[in-house]
Amino acid sequence: MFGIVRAPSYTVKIAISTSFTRWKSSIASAPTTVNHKHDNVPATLKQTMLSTSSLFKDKAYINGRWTTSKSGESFEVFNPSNGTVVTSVPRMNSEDTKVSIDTAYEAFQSWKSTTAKGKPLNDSRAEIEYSASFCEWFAEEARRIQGSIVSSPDKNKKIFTLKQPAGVCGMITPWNFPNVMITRKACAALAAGCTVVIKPSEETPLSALAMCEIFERAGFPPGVVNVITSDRTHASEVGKILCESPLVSHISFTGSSHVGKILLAQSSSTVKKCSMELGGNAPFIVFNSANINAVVNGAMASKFRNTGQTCLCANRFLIQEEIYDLFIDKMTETMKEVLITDDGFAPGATQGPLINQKAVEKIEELVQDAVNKGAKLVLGGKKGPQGGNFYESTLIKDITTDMRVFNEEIFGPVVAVKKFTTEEEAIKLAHQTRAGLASYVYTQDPVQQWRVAEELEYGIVGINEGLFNAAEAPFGGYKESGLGREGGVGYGIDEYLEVKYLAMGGMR
Ligand SMILES: NC(=O)c1ccc[n+]([C@@H]2O[C@H](COP(=O)([O-])OP(=O)(O)OC[C@H]3O[C@@H](n4cnc5c(N)ncnc54)[C@H](O)[C@@H]3O)[C@@H](O)[C@H]2O)c1
Ligand SMILES: N[C@@H](CC=O)C(=O)O
Repeated sequence: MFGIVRAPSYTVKIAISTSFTRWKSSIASAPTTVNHKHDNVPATLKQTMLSTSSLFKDKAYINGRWTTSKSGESFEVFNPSNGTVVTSVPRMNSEDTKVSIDTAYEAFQSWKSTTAKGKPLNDSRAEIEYSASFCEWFAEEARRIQGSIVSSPDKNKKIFTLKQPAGVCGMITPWNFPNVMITRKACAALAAGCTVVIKPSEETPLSALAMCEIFERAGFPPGVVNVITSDRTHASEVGKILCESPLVSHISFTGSSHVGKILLAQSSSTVKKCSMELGGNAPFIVFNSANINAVVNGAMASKFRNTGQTCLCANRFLIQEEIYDLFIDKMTETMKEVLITDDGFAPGATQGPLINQKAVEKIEELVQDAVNKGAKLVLGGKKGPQGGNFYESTLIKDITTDMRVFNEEIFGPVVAVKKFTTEEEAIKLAHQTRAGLASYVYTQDPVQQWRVAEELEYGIVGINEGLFNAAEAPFGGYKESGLGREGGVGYGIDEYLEVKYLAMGGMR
């Protein structure tokens, strides 16, 4: 088989690479003093994170312009640590969304035939580093978009395939990883030759707007990247327009399964391709033979990433009976020793606040429900002394399958533990959910590792490993955890490409 490859040019790769090298160095450096070129940054942010205040934006970004909403309305963005208002951004509605789609559609007509080649990025930190890794990955993937020539069953005919950009892509993203949830989608789509209209979470619009500034500086043409900001009330209106517009070819969503289902239903009217990265309910299965130190390290890394507010977070700790008490003792001890809950900018803090009061209330309800139904509280179990949206790192044991902590995505710093006896029972418990995103297995028996990993109906299985994020690996879930894959060799970029079959006759 021969490959048909998009012709090389430096444009796409250089634009993406340059933008994110600059972006990383400007955001990730977290200096304590700030040089305010444009002094639009509120006092609450001044001593915190931005080394480049021009990344601080309080307007949406459409067609290469910083834009207010047509209605002139705006909504406030809050600091979850203390509830103070950071700034206000435009409250956009269906009218603004339509303008943005038209813009992206017009830009698509030239962007789709821009060709690809360039050089890699290498370093940075935490989420920015992770975000940048997708830019690097997809910029490279752009050079590997290949069609094919396939052996034909008929000598008179030739079979060719081409991969072509899908078109305008609507993207709706959550707050918990406000940068990477965008780059994982948008960089794939841009590298494929698509244009994008992004609606970030109302909790974190500023990260998305900062990225627009970087895209603009890197030279992306107007209309190729657009961000519309809207509050929760208008999110459904904006989402509906994106899903139903015939100019939008693809909907890519990361967020709750509940909202994902709404968007899938809305997209059916135009039979749109959808990529869905939805909620999880990850089982963390520990067998008797497991190395307890590795288990606790993995459990801490998985459960307490982003204060438990990660779709991959271990949700149900299923521990085999012989190692059950040891796990609870070691886990409790480690949680007391290493977790420091404080404002995200406080030195040494490992755990921050939950995103909002509603999230705190939900965690309180889940823990109360478990305790009411007979679970035992070992550690934590109430709001943090810091006030605001803080909740204590918590461990509850002896949970049962009728409890909400077993059936719902906790999305907070609560370790919920259940004992099991046999491997069969553990797998059955793991499958008592419609979610199928991440799962974890700890055992030193290599045959059991394979057997259980193959059996689990989950898109990702961590085997003696609690962290597995990488742009190089395909990310996504089974069942109600989603559709499609982000990242990985071919998978992530293919989401944004159409395959065209060229049938050539009269070839003899
Ligand atoms: N699978 C993954 O890769 C992944 C990654 C991160 C987060 N998540 C999931 O996201 C959830 C947490 O994020 P969240 O609270 O922001 O999720 P959410 O579903 O409440 O909101 C996500 C986005 O959808 C928008 N939205 C809400 N209602 C809408 C509607 N009716 N129409 C259109 N848009 C609408 C929101 O404004 C936000 O931008 C968790 O369930 C988590 O597991 C999944
Ligand atoms: N933690 C996930 C995102 C889900 O919340 C990731 O690392 O990609």
